[in-house]
Amino acid sequence: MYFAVITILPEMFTAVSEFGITGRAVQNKQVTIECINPRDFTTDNYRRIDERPFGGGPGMVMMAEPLAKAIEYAKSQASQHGCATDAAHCPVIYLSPQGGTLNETKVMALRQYDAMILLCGRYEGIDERLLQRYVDMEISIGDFVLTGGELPAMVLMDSVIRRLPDVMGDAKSAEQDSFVEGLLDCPHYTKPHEFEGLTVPEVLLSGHHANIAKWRFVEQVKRTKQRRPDLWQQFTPNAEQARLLKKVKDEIK
Ligand SMILES: COc1ccccc1CNc1ccc(C(N)=O)cn1
Repeated sequence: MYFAVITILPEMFTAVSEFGITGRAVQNKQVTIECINPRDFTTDNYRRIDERPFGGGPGMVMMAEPLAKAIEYAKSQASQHGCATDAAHCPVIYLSPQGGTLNETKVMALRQYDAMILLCGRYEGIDERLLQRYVDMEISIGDFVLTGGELPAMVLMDSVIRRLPDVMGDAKSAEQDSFVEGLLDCPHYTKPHEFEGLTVPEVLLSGHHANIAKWRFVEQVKRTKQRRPDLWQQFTPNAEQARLLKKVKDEIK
């Protein structure tokens, strides 16, 4: 997958492109991340990308023209990578508090694209006319305001990359088991057996895989009910899960 990131702080993106599972995906060429700085598309000597807002008020607004040129360049780069650059194949996504909130469903949907262009705002935001003309989708990572769209862009990239085929190996296959979607995760334990007087639930040491899967599912259900009743409300068990829920219904009260 090809990610073009429009940002005035490209150095930030080494956090995704050079470390961890996302860094390895870039190294393995499963993912390409190209940062494009709108300052490179300015024409004045000061390389201006922001100006005072019309109508007055605090702060600065990012100007439309340098961003428009940067987006056009990103589209030409995406097509160089063999990606179709219409909105259906390569959406321009603006990270902003005004967007629809990112969740696992949206992450799974984003995997369908060959490429995406992520637009990172700073200051008070971006000239509305740029958004009107160029932005296909506005996404928020939550109801809070940050100093820029770069961290949300990295959160989005991380969540999509980890879900690409062949990126997560065995961990992904573990995630594939049928109990995960829509429930919080179960507790995890590893060595040593005892930590500050605390031990490990016996079932996890039993080697009895069916009982271990059942225990994990019950823990996921209990946690989801306790911590996120809203998620529990939406949870629609599949046949296997419904069968198991019936069997354990007194355990999960
Ligand atoms: C004042 O900042 C802005 C104002 C308008 C747009 C973008 C920004 C950049 N900041 C962002 C971006 C995204 C999120 C999010 N919740 O996804 C939070 N903050």
